[in-house]
Amino acid sequence: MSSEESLIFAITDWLFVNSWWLLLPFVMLLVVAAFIVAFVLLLYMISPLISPKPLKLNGAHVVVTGGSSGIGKSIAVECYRQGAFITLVARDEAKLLQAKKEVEKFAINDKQVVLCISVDVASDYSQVESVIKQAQEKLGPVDMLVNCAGMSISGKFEEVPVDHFKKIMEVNYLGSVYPTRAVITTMKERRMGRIMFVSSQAGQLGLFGYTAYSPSKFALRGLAESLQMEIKPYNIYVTVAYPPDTDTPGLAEENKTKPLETKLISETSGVCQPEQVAKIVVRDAVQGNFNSSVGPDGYMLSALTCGMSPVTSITEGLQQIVTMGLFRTIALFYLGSFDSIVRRCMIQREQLRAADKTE
Ligand SMILES: NC(=O)C1=CN([C@@H]2O[C@H](COP(=O)(O)OP(=O)(O)OC[C@H]3O[C@@H](n4cnc5c(N)ncnc54)[C@H](OP(=O)(O)O)[C@@H]3O)[C@@H](O)[C@H]2O)C=CC1
Ligand SMILES: CCCCCCCCCCCCCCCC(=O)[C@@H](N)CO
Repeated sequence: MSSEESLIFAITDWLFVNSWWLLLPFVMLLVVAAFIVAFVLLLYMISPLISPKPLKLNGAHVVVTGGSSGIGKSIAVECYRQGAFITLVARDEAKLLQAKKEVEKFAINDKQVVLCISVDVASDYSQVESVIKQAQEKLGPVDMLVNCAGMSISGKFEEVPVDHFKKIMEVNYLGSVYPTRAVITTMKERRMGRIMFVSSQAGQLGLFGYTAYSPSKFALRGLAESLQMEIKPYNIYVTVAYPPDTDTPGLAEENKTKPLETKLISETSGVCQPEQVAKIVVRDAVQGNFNSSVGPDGYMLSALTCGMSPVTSITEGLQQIVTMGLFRTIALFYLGSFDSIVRRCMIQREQLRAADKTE
């Protein structure tokens, strides 16, 4: 060791023993740098969480497909009572006129208009495009589109008529693609808008009896996630609503042929009123929330199945992070109880069949 080297060691030794505080500025510099790095990372994390500006419904043009009945009609009423202009879209003209009268009762000013358009949202794109154009000419560009037209068929996989699989996909999936496709260009030009897809809790988990219905509702989620990533820079926000069983003419129709298993499993989540569902989903769409769930089971299901879906607020993101493991634990109990419902129903049927034979 040269004499200079030993001198340096001697100095650093002395520093450590007697004046370690001389290193303090370096330590502090390191801490500050670490803080800056953490801050930048945090900014990255919360940048997708910055909430959009709420849409003003007063004076806005809202198009509701499936607006002549059930959830769609209640959504139309909810928007109308906040001052919106409404276009109701469905096939049956008599039902449309009846719904128009009901919605008009909730006017808050005398300028408001309810327009009715009869079209099949699923059969032909050019028809859907032309009726949307007509509606825009009469009531101005669409500020919010609610894709609520839909149908449900339940039954065991092998008992659902094969052509129903195609029909339900056409109405529930393509019937949401077409109206969305017809409004999106104008929304992008205006750099504003809201698009709602009405999925279902059966679009978050697969259930006995819903082999035709569930996939059509899952499909909406894939469409919504992809579309949201494309149109967020244009200030357009997508909402996917996941209602539980809701007391509507559609549900009454579905219940006529619903397997016992499906009934028992769906009862877990209870039955909602359409007005209650409408309030929640309209509020979420106005706020630009990607996810809209109804009721405590709905809340748990949404946190549990959030996957890579966009987040719209810091609290939502934090809640998902904190609750996922707990909800998965609860979900295992639910799944166990669903399996036992299915098994019990099967045993019961076999016993009935055996009893029939012996008679
Ligand atoms: N009720 C429930 O338990 C739940 C329902 N949902 C979903 O909510 C939506 C509404 O359900 P709900 O209110 O019960 O249904 P309803 O049967 O009460 O109403 C359905 C509406 O959609 C319209 N519609 C159906 N098919 C078409 C079509 N091809 N073209 C245009 N309009 C159509 C109907 O009018 P018309 O027949 O005259 O065309 C009607 O206005 C559906 O997508 C459903 O899957 C989700 C979760 C739970
Ligand atoms: C933590 C985990 C919680 C799990 C909760 C599970 C609850 C399952 C209930 C599913 C109900 C499905 C209703 C479908 C309604 C529908 O879309 C049709 N009626 C349309 O007509």
